[in-house]
Amino acid sequence: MSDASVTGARPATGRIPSLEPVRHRRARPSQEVVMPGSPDPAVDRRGTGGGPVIELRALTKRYGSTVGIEQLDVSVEAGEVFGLLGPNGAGKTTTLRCLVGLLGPSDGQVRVLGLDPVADHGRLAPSIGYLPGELRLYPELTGQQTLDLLAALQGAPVPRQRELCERLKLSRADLARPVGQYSRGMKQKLGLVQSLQHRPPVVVLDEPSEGLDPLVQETFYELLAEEAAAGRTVLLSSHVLPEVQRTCGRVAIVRHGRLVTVRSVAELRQARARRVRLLLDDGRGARPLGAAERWSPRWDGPRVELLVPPDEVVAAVRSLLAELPVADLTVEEAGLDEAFLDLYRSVGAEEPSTGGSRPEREERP
Ligand SMILES: Nc1ncnc2c1ncn2[C@@H]1O[C@H](COP(=O)(O)OP(=O)(O)OP(=O)(O)O)[C@@H](O)[C@H]1O
Repeated sequence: MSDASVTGARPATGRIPSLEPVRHRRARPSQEVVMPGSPDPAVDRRGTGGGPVIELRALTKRYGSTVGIEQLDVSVEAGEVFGLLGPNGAGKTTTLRCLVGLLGPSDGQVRVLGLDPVADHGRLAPSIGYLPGELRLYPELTGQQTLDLLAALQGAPVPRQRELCERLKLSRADLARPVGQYSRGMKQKLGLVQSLQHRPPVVVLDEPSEGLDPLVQETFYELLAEEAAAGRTVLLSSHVLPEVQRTCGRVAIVRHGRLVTVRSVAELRQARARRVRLLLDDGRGARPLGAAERWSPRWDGPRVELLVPPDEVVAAVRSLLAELPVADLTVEEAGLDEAFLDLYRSVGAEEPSTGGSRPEREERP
């Protein structure tokens, strides 16, 4: 949110509230403003059929000599929950900011519901819900005042405000308190409510489950599934792999600003490795395994564990049984986390979290 948009006497409609520190030149909203509650025919047409809801073509954003993202091609269809993954500094937040028109591309093209998020910012605002990674709320406003202010900026009615507050456990008493007194999780819940309260067809969420307790996380996952079932489109960034596995149909992995791969979670499930565990009975323990060394054996006394690709597992078990004094053997599918981690490792990236949340981000005054 630009300071002008909240401190001005009259909040302008047709703005995507950024709720975050202004670090970059803010995109200039177009002059065309959608009045509260009036559906935009162009937006509706793209939102209910036709082309991709989100389209990035050779999208490039540079900050001086620093690459934010480079030549990114991603296309997301209506009803998808799409995950953007990648190590710190990969370009996820930059991509999301370009999507909601807070940053203009240095090169390439962004289309959301067929519109340009910078040039058509005002027209798109009622159709986009955005939760930034770095929430900045105005401490003196109550939760309710914050939601109402953001609704005014979105320029759309908020038919889901009450329902979402109830489901995400923000009580009336909570909403009556100044947000300066909110815990981190409460602020995040408020951020989620504002991103969904106007039932936008496109929802862009930057690390949405940060700070949420497990019960509220469950509710959030249910909300995501409902969004997709209703044909709305969600693009989220996350470092929490179980969350991505649970909520996303497809994921894009980015590194150093470049797209590494786009995979469906189902495809990753199929491709996941088999974990082969052997117990040897000759008392010798660890030893070189010749060709089987390529499956990264992990020794623990007389036990060894290998991660074998699914199409090699039968041959692997045969040769291991032929060459080693095996007393016991089990084969099971490795977790999906490992499939994700393999993708990260294959591009030489640092590892993301396989559980909990990442270290707290800076929140600026
Ligand atoms: N305002 C800025 N000025 C200069 N460089 C920037 C700016 N914002 C981001 N960058 C750089 O752009 C690259 C991508 O940053 P971005 O915040 O998009 O990554 P990210 O994938 O969201 O990272 P994280 O997971 O740590 O949040 C990084 O090298 C970062 O340093």
